[in-house]
Amino acid sequence: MVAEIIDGKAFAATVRGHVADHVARLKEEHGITPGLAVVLVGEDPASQVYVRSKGKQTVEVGMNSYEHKLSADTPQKDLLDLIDKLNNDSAVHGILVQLPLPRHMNEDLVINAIDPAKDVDGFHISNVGLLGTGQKSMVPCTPLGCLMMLRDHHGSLSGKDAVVIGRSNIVGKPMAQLLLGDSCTVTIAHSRTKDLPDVVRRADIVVAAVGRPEMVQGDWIKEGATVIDVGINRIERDGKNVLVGDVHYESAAAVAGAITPVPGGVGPMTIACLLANTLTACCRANGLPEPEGLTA
Ligand SMILES: Nc1nc2c(c(=O)[nH]1)N[C@@H](CN(C=O)c1ccc(C(=O)N[C@@H](CCC(=O)O)C(=O)O)cc1)CN2
Repeated sequence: MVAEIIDGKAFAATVRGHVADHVARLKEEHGITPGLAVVLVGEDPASQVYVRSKGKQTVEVGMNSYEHKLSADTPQKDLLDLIDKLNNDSAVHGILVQLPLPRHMNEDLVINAIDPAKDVDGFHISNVGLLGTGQKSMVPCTPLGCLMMLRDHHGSLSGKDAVVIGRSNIVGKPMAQLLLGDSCTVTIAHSRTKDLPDVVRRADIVVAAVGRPEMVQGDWIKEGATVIDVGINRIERDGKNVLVGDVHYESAAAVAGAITPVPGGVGPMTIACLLANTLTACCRANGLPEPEGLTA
């Protein structure tokens, strides 16, 4: 079997197209322009690239982008003051604090200072609780992107056996909640799971978000399963820096029914879903109907 490649780059372009169409209508019919504020603390090179990309794509879909760059030694109080200002700025519908934060900052405290209605990352404890209880919430971008690709590929996910490898608050746990919401039978596995290959072998859907380069091997995958690789790991191979996922792509693609590549799979969907969430937050703030197909 040769797996179908789920092209996240192309899918993300389609999502951005839907967002741009909706934004144009919002402007024309209501005179409203959604605004996204992105806060970067420090000079982490990967974070700088992601933040630049977020700003560029925000403008490309017709939204306003507000970038705030703070030095790595910024006191936490200053960041909290900025978040308070953005919470009270009616031109800002979405707020995102790029992670990771410098070590002297308390990530939970900072995230929970964001107005939950503007929390386009879906990391605020209120949104976590709403998602966990099946209520309307802001949904974390990476899991939302995975869900969109799975729904597009399968249609209904009802009754499928899904294994999520990884239990992080930003990917593993919300991913499991979303799959449960679509009536999958969900197992959350992790680095300490006993007989992990056997657990993965039972799954119709495998979401790998464990942060270990190429850990999931082809012989762990059930024939025809769908494999979503969330990992973004930079490793050195043959003297070159390369990007690999949490799945050993070649061996998995030989047995899977469908698979996301790295790069070009889940990554681009993360930013597309951030734009979708900002649009959703703007519609909710203005009491307008939410865009269809862009939320969970
Ligand atoms: N506040 C947040 N911080 C972080 C998040 C997040 O969702 N919210 N996620 C990651 C980083 N991230 C977005 O912020 C992100 C990661 C990767 C990609 C992406 O498109 N990756 C490309 C490869 C890019 C490369 O060469 O490095 C791909 O997979 O094709 C987009 C966004 C951590 N922080």
